Amino acid sequence: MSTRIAFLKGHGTENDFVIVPDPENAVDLPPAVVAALCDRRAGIGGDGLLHVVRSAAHPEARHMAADAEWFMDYRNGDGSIAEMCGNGVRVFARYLLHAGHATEGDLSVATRGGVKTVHIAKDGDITVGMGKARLPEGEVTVSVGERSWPARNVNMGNPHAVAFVDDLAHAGTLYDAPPFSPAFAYPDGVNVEFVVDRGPAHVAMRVHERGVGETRSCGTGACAVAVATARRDGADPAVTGSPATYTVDVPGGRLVITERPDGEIEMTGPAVIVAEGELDPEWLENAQRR
Ligand SMILES: N[C@@H](CCC[C@H](N)C(=O)O)C(=O)O
Repeated sequence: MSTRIAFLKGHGTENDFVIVPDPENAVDLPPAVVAALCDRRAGIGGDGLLHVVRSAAHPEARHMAADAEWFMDYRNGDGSIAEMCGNGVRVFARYLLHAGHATEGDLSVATRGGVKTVHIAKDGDITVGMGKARLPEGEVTVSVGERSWPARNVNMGNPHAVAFVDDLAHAGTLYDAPPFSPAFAYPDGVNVEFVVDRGPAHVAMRVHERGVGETRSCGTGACAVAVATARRDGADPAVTGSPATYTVDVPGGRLVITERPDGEIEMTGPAVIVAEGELDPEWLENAQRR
């Protein structure tokens, strides 16, 4: 008899995920199966997949098991692996609460980007300690059609290129990844954010995500945008000695990001479980044969 595999669907500011609870790491999820699950027409549909595994049961997370019981094995919608997903970790925490694996308050989650502390508020938003940004040196130019902009490199565990533009429409359709130069700047690919000002300490962005395409939100991207905007505004907390808080509007909602003088970044936003069910075993077998 085929094993029944449970799934859930969730989102954080409309960055949506297929969630596969698999505490003992028994479900084989090669890239083709992840891509089939994330397919919006022939699968469940999602920008990415959150494989929920006990840290002790996953070779990439065993070393974090003493600090975090659960590992977020995050995959992009095309099946590729990424170091970190900021909206994903909030949805992951919401799932742990929903499944009775966590209670409101503080919770540690293991990710490929290290252990993250998540604060789950009663019926409210979820705050994640995202760690510190790295700002690799180097000039990068991002283009769309005839327009091009200098972009700031910000690494939030995963790579981002942040470009300030006059109008978000200038980013075009974003069906394809925006080209950048020099071509060797991001050997592992990059997430690209386009940013406009909305008011004091308030910006809006669009994003083209590595391994996905344009999404309605990107949590690590919003943090990268807040960090780049603080440097542009002369509000680098390490220099001013005061925290910098930015409201970042994304097409799917709003995230609030605070960077402290010690460089630690916190992101607050919503996380929602939409549905749950079971995968059809025949469908899964076909996806595994692809
Ligand atoms: N949507 C995510 C980022 C997911 C990973 C990204 N596509 C990458 O490949 O780095 C977020 O909310 O941070």
